[in-house]
Amino acid sequence: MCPIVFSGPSGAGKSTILKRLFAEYPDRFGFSVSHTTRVMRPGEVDGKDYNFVTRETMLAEVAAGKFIEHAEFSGNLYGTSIAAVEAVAASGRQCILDIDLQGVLAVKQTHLNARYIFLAPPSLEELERRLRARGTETEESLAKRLATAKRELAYADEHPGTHDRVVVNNDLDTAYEEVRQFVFEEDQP
Ligand SMILES: Nc1ncnc2c1ncn2[C@@H]1O[C@H](COP(=O)(O)OP(=O)(O)OP(=O)(O)O)[C@@H](O)[C@H]1O
Repeated sequence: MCPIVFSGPSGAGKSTILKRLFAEYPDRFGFSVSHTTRVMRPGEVDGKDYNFVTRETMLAEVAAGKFIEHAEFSGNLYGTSIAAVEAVAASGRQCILDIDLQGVLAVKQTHLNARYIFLAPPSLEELERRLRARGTETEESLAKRLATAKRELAYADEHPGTHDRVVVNNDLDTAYEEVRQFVFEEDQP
């Protein structure tokens, strides 16, 4: 089962749809385990919650091209390795990567044979309305997300080959059905 790369602007409804999909098919999907250089917290399990590594190891592996993406948050490195994505398939589950456009382009540079689906909002106005209604954003983070959304939607328009499928999340039930179909398509003869 090839990995599914699920992208789309913040607020398009990715989490909402994935939550439904995982609830309907609890054993089919898996997320890759990320790497981090931060210290392990009580109760966390190495290799399960995160792959805990030293900064030296992680930087060496990033330099060796072993990571799809990595970023620094409050002094610690976080990232998704190619091996972590492959491990999900090896465990018999389909890996779903919920990543941004940078991540999508990075996955395309790897040998991972992924399928790409993009979730778009019906309009930027509706996206703003949903993000406001979600109540998770400050004016500043809202403006940032909307600006990024504009860029990501423009990119998808200008590079139609980037995603194998584009689903517009207008009516949630319809969008969910379209995503579900895409995910299961490769199973069909
Ligand atoms: N079809 C829809 N109609 C109306 N509201 C929706 C629809 N789909 C999702 N929403 C609502 O829009 C908001 C944003 O959805 P969600 O949090 O799933 O987006 P997301 O793409 O995962 O965003 P992020 O990348 O920021 O996590 C949520 O409050 C959700 O309930």
